[in-house]
Amino acid sequence: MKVVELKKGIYSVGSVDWNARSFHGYSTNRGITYNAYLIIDEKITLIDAVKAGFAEDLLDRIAEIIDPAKIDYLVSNHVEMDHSGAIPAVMEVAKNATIVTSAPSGLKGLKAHYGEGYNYLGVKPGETLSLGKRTLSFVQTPMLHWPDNMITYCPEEKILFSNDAYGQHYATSKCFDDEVDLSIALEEAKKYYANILMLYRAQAQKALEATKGLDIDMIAPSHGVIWRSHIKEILKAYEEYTSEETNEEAVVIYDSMWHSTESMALSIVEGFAKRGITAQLCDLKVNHISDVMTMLLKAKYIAVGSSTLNNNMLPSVAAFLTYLRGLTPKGDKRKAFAFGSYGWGGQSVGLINDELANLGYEIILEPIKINYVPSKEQLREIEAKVAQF
Ligand SMILES: Cc1cc2nc3c(=O)[nH]c(=O)nc-3n(C[C@H](O)[C@H](O)[C@H](O)COP(=O)(O)O)c2cc1C
Repeated sequence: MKVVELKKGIYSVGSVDWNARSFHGYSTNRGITYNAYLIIDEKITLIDAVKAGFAEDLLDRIAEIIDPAKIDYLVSNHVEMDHSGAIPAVMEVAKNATIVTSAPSGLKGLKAHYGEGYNYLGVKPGETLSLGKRTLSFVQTPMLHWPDNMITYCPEEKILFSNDAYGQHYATSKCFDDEVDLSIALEEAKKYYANILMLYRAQAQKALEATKGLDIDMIAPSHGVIWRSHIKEILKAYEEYTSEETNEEAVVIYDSMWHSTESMALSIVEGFAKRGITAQLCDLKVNHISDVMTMLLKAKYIAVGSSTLNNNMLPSVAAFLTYLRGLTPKGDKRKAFAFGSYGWGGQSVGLINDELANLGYEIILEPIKINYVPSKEQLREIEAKVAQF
C-alpha cells in the first residue's frame, strides 16, 4: 500500500494482506489491512504497528517519510498481534522509542508478548501526551474486545485512531471511505462487529458515546478504510449494531445428511414468509459461521436444525452453537426454536433446544421432530406451525 498523507504531517503507513482468507477462524473474503499511522511532530509517533510478517513493509513505508530510527513514541492501542506483531522489529530500529499503552492492561499484555526489555509508558483513562504541536488523548475501551483496548484522539487534527472499533476486513488499494463502494465498507463493518465485538455490546455502546462526544474529521481504524465522508453513516450503523432492538427477520440455520432436515428448513422459511417475516436459509455446509453471525446480528428469530448423528447433533451445528454462545451478549432478546429429522433416538433436537434456552432466548415453538423423511403433509404442517406461532 502506498503512503497516504491524511492531514499535513500525518500519514497512513500500514499494510495490505490481499490474500488473507481467515482471521483466527473468521472468513475474510475480501482480505485484511493492518493500518498504522505516522505523526511527524517534535515527537515522531507511530500509532499501532502491523502483523509481524509485514514489519519490513511497514519500516520501508516509514522510511519514505523519515528515518524510522527517529520514532519517539509507538502508541499501541491494542496488544493483539495483528497490531503489535511488528513492535519488536520497529523497536530494533527505533532503539530510543517509548511504547505507549494502556495501564495496567496494555503494559501487562505487551510485556507478556514481548518481554520487559523496552521503554514502556502506561497511560490511564483520560491522560494526554504532548507531541509538540499536537496532543494525543487516550480513551480506554476495556473489553472492546481485550482488556487492554484503548482509542487515541488527536484534538488538534480531529482524528480518532479507533483501532478495532469501526474497522472492517477489507483489503483495498484505496485509503478512504469515499474512494470505495460504501455498501461494501458498511457490510464488512457489520461482519466485523458481529464476529469480534458483538459479545461486548455494553462496552461498544460506551465507546460509541465517547466517540460521539468528540469533534471528529476522521475515524482512522486499524483495519479497512478511514471514515471521513461517511462518519455519520458508520456511527449510525454502530448505533444500530449496538442497540438491543432486533428486526422482523429470521435466519434458519441447519445441516442435513440426506436432505430431510433441509426440507424442514425450507418449510420453516415458507412459514416465516407467510407471516411477512424476511427469512434467510443457511446451510452450514456451505455458509461460514462468521457469515452466519453477520446474518444473525439484527434478526429477531433463529431456527436451528440438525438431524441426529450417533446420538448427537451434527458437528457443524455444534460448532455453530458454540460460536453463537461465545458471541451472544448478556440479555440478548431473541426468539428461537429447534428442528430436525431422526431415525431412532432423535437426541439432536432436544440438545439444540437446550442450547438455545441456555442462551436466554425465548423458545417460541416446541422442538419440531420428524422421523426419517418428512411427507408433503408433514412439511405443510411445519409451514403452518411457523406461520401461526
Ligand atoms: C451415520 C449415521 C448415524 C445416525 N445416528 C443416529 C442416531 O444416533 N440416532 C437417530 O435417531 N438417528 C440416527 N441416524 C439417522 C438419521 O438421523 C436419519 O436418517 C435422519 O432422517 C437424517 O436426516 P437428514 O437427512 O436431515 O440428515 C443416523 C444416520 C446416519 C447416516
